[in-house]
Amino acid sequence: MTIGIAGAGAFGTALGVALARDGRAVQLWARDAAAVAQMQASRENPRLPGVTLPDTITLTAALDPLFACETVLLAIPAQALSGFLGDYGARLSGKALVACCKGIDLGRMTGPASTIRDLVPDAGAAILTGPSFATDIARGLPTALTIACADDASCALLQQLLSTPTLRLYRTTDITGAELGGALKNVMAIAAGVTIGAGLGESARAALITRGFAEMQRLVTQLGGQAETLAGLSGLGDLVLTCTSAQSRNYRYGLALGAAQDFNTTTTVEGIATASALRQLSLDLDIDLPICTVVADLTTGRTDVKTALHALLSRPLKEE
Ligand SMILES: NC(=O)C1=CN([C@@H]2O[C@H](COP(=O)(O)OP(=O)(O)OC[C@H]3O[C@@H](n4cnc5c(N)ncnc54)[C@H](O)[C@@H]3O)[C@@H](O)[C@H]2O)C=CC1
Ligand SMILES: O=C(CO)COP(=O)(O)O
Repeated sequence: MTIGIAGAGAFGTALGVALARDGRAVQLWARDAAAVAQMQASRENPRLPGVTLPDTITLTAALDPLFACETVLLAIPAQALSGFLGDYGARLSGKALVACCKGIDLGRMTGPASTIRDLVPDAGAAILTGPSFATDIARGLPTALTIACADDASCALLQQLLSTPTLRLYRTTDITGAELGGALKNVMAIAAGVTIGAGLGESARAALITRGFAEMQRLVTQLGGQAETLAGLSGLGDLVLTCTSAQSRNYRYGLALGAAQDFNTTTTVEGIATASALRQLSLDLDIDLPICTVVADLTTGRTDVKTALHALLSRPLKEE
């Protein structure tokens, strides 16, 4: 069975490399025909320098080969997912569709798997999420991720299909917990980066991560997700990784923001749009999300770093 992957960015390509190395046939689709031709010729993706694409990955800019696959991984940014599904949902019906992105859609206010469920109701919606840098996966370093799907039997099939000796998948039926954990940790990573970039120190970052986790738990449980999911790979695992590693684009963006330095705006930084979505959710649902709100205010220029940090540090003292 050939596995389809839509999106030949860093993550889609890394997943393709891991699966192909373990014997799966992979159809990797990118919208840019010139980029596909370049990757075909060099057998390398510029976003993953030094990683050779195995022969069992077929690159394509044509949609028909992608739609011929029964299982399709959607590795395009979270804010682009609903547009893609809006355009091609009819061709994807009945398939297993695995969101491989992290965020909350600003227009729909849904996480990636929920967006799939809403826009392609007769597909099997799942999400693959958890702590894993694309370069680590592509280099064959050990990684463990969460696969979430409402139906446990379908989830178990995906778990088998997408696990390799170095890419271990754990499964859950708690889509809400898994998709919100992945979305929220990026916002917390921006905040952690700001904390370090502004020179507040590692103790302050540890406090930020811990209070960020409390904020994540508050939202997830109010939206029907499980605290246990959040304590796993898709929540705590990814929060720790992304808030402490300069490999993370969200963290690096926060570092630059905190230090008042420029940042390459073409980089995929999912936490920016997601912070704004969470700020809106906080108002709509009357849930206290102070860190997400401050990050949204910072990234949209409503506030500056000094005022934002003061706002967080001057909140009323309360029980932990
Ligand atoms: N890079 C990493 O280490 C990891 C990334 N992820 C997630 O994977 C998702 C994708 O990130 P990356 O691959 O790293 O980003 P990337 O910036 O390397 O690649 C994004 C790809 O999506 C394509 N794309 C953008 N809009 C599109 C559209 N409307 N239709 C079709 N293709 C479109 C771009 O051309 C690009 O090839 C994000 O949600 C990210 O959070 C998850 C785990 C690890
Ligand atoms: O999600 C990731 C690691 O699990 C990648 O994080 P960034 O998108 O911040 O680089």
